[in-house]
Amino acid sequence: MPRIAYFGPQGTFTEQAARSLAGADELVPVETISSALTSVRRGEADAACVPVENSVEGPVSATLDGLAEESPLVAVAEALLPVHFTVLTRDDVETVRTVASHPHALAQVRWWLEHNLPEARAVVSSSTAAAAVAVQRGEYDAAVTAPVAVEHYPLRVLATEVADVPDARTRFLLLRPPGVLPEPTGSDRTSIVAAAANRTGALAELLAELATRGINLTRLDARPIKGNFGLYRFFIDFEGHVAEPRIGAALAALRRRCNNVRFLGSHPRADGVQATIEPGAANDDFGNADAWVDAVRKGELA
Ligand SMILES: O=C(O)C(=O)Cc1ccccc1
Repeated sequence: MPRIAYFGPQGTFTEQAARSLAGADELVPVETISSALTSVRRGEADAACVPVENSVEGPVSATLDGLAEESPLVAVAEALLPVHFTVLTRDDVETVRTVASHPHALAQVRWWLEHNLPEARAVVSSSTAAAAVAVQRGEYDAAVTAPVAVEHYPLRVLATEVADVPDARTRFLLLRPPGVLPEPTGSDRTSIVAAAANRTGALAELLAELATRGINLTRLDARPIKGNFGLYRFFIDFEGHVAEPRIGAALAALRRRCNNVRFLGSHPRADGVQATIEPGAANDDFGNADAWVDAVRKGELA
C-alpha cells in the first residue's frame, strides 16, 4: 500500500490534511518536516504531507528550505484547512505556568494567551501534537493543539475554538519525486524557486516574465541562501499549469534568465479559484501566435 509520511506525531493539523489527501494510502507520522521530505527522497515513503503557508504567520520556513535543497520534489496536491485551536492541560494542573506549541500555533493565539492564561510562559515545541505529548509527560502545563488531538491524548480540555484571527487557514502540500504531473483543471497553481542574481533589477526581470504573460501571482517569499549572507531565493506561486502555453513560455524565459530555477509542481488549487486569463494570454492565443510565426518562417506569410 502506498505510504504517506506526514509531519506528526498523530493528532497534528498536518495529519488532518494528510487524511483529506490520502485516499486509502497508509499514513506514517514522522517527527519533523525535514524527515517527512527525507523519507520520500530515500524511497521509504511514496509521498510527504507538510504545511507550506499560513494566513496569519506566513510561510513555513522548514518546508520552503527543504524544497529548495537536496533532490527535487514536486507538489501534486494541496489541502486548505481552517485553523482554530484546542487548549489541553492535565487534571493535576492548578495554575498554567507553561504553555507549549508549534511556533505557528503560538503566534495565532498570542492575544488569547495574554488574556486567558496571563501567568503562562510560551514554550516552542516541534508540533502541536508534540506539545500534547509533553504535557502528558508532565514537562509543561498546557498545550495549544489541533482539535483532533483530544482523540489521541487523554488530557483535560481548557478551551476550544481558540483563534485570535477568525478564518485563519493553513495550506498543506502533498509532495512526490518528479513523475507524472496532475492534469490541468483550469484552477491550478504552479510553484517555482529561483535564486535571482545579485544585481539591479534581477528580481523585477523575473517577475516581468510572468506579468507580461498575464500570469497572476498567488505568493512570493524570500528565504536566505544559507552560507551566503545577503543572498536570497525567491519562492513564487502563480495561477496556471505548466501544461498551459503561457506558463510554459514563462518558465522557459525564467530558465533563460536564471540558471537556478527549480520547478516545484503544478496541481489543482484546493479553493477551486479559476485562473485569471488576461486578453491575449489564453491557450489558443499562444497556439495561433506560434502558428503565425511558423508560417512567417516558412515564407508563407509576412
Ligand atoms: O503542529 C501541527 O499541528 C502542524 O501540523 C503545523 C501547524 C501548526 C499550526 C497551525 C497549522 C499547522
